[in-house]
Amino acid sequence: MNTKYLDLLAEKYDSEEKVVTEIINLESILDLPKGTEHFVSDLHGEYQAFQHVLRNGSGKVREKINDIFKDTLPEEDINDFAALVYYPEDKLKLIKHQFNSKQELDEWYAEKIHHMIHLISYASSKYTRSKLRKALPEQFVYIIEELLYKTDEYTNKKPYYEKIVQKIISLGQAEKLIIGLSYTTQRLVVDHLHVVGDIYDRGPEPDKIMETLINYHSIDIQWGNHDVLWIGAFAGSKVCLANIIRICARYDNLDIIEDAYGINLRPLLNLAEKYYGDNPAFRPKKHSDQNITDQEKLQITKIHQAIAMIQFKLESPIIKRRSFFNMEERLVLEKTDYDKQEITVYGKTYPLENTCFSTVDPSDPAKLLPEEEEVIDKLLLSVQQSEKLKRHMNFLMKKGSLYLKYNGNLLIHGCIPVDENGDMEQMEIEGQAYKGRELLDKFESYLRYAFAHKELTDDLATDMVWYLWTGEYSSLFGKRAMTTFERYFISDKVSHKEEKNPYYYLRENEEMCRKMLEEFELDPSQGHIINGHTPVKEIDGENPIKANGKMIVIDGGFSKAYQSTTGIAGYTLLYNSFGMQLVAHQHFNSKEDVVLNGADVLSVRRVVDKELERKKVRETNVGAKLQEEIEMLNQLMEYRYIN
Ligand SMILES: O=P(O)(O)OC[C@H]1O[C@](O)(COP(=O)(O)O)[C@@H](O)[C@@H]1O
Ligand SMILES: [Mn+2]
Repeated sequence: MNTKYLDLLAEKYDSEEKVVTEIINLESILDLPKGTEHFVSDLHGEYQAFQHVLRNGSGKVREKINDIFKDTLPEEDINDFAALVYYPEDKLKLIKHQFNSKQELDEWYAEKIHHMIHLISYASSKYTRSKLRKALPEQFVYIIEELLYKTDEYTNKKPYYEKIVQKIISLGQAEKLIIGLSYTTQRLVVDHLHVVGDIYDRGPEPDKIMETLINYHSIDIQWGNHDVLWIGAFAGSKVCLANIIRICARYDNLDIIEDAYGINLRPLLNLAEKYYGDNPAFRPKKHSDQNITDQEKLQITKIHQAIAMIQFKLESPIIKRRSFFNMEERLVLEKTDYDKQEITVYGKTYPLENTCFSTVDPSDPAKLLPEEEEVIDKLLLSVQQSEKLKRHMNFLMKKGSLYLKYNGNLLIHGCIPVDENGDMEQMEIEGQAYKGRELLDKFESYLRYAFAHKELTDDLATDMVWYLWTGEYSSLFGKRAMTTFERYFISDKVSHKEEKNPYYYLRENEEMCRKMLEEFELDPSQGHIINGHTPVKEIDGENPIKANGKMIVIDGGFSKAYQSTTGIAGYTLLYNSFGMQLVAHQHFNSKEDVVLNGADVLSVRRVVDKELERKKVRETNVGAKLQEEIEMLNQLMEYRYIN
């Protein structure tokens, strides 16, 4: 027994009574129903839509409101009340001016406070008082507890209750309290959030999503290929950096780089202005909600070409120095015939169009011009100096991992690379072969090393981060090759195809999923694999619940750019003590629409798994930790206080 540890523990629990109280407290938590886990993925910078899903707990807030008020309130009032709980500040601002007198407004405040207390009391029924206290707005803890507990006990406490509420209103605190209670409700409805990858790219506000996640009460992240690309850029990989800027240009999101993260794009713009003109293949993708002038469009088109060419050039030396990446086929600049303007890839020759090779020397095509080199070096410096990016990347590292085992399930953004027979694919790294879980662990250790050594830009670890973005056996990418070059310069769509790892069809098979769960030492009869990454095309009849419920794919397309292929606006998953439910979200219009019209996005639920018995905290990851704590406290009891 570690007596040193027990001595330390005894400082905190310095009496027999304290130890006993804590043991009883922890024991009682173990018997409570497990908290609700909320799974989201592929947020792709869509802050507004993500906010909505988070604020309504994928429909859970609405469900609780309905449970309580459906028989007493008309639907319109329920809509209004739900909107207030989701967006309290905005709703309050809007509603305040709709009353004829102060008295009317005060009555409205009193009613809403009453409803919210009722809602919180209901939503917190499966938590201990101490946990609820932590979720309450700090400045109102005492008052809310008074309202929650004392008034419940005796009916004749009604006047007391009303007096407190009146006092709050007359002291001008009603709005603050309503706002606080709304956020408490949101927090109570979801105990823990899992983000199964791809926070970054395509959408406009990944930085705001990161801020939200940083402030979230309980969270973990499984990195997506796009997140790893950003981590790579910050960790010193110039090719990752070129990629993130290229994608931002492509989606007209350079504001993220310049304004959100304060990275100076001027040197890149100067280079772009010098070498590039208009080019239809590089014009930014259209956004319905953004209007840009022709001049801005032209500027982005030029930047887009400049950074894409830098990217292609930077890929070449990595492919050459890491032959085990097995990416020779991606030496596209070398494979191009500059006279004929054609390329031969995977044994087929294609004509090239919309080319922009003015900085390419055909005798040494991957050589960066000194100006290009200077630009990418300056960009890297600027990226690594961005305080905000540093904070966001540190958070991704702290809360993130390549995969996660949580409450018996395996969470992973992309795949576990396998061959057509379902055997784990092997990859040889530095003379040693890795596969399955070991391969993923190896990848993660390289990524962490690269992040810890940002000054190294060409070492193996940094190159491996790029491999995670685009390599055949990357668990995040999971396709034979990324055909970015072909997508820009070849019109024949056959060349654009990115062949997927067999995992993506084998995962339909229950036996296969069981085997993979076993590979990760999880119980195949209990566990599920939860994936993001590949948009589920509900429109074509694809089912996100696969392999007899063992496999759940929750990439439904938060990303607006992908909604036309999926036919919905994203999936999320809820896992509470009663089981697992998949939620399919309809297109999210805007926060304004919800606040103004109470137009909540309808979500459709599908049961994935039903627990035979309500699952308790005792059976969860958290429960295991609590049991360890109880064990230590029992030891302390024996060591210090018994005899
Ligand atoms: O839709 P775009 O911008 O052309 O991006 C396509 C690229 O994105 C990828 O699908 C990777 O992104 P996802 O992880 O979101 O799928 C690549 O495989 C592909 O080359
Ligand atoms: Mn992805």
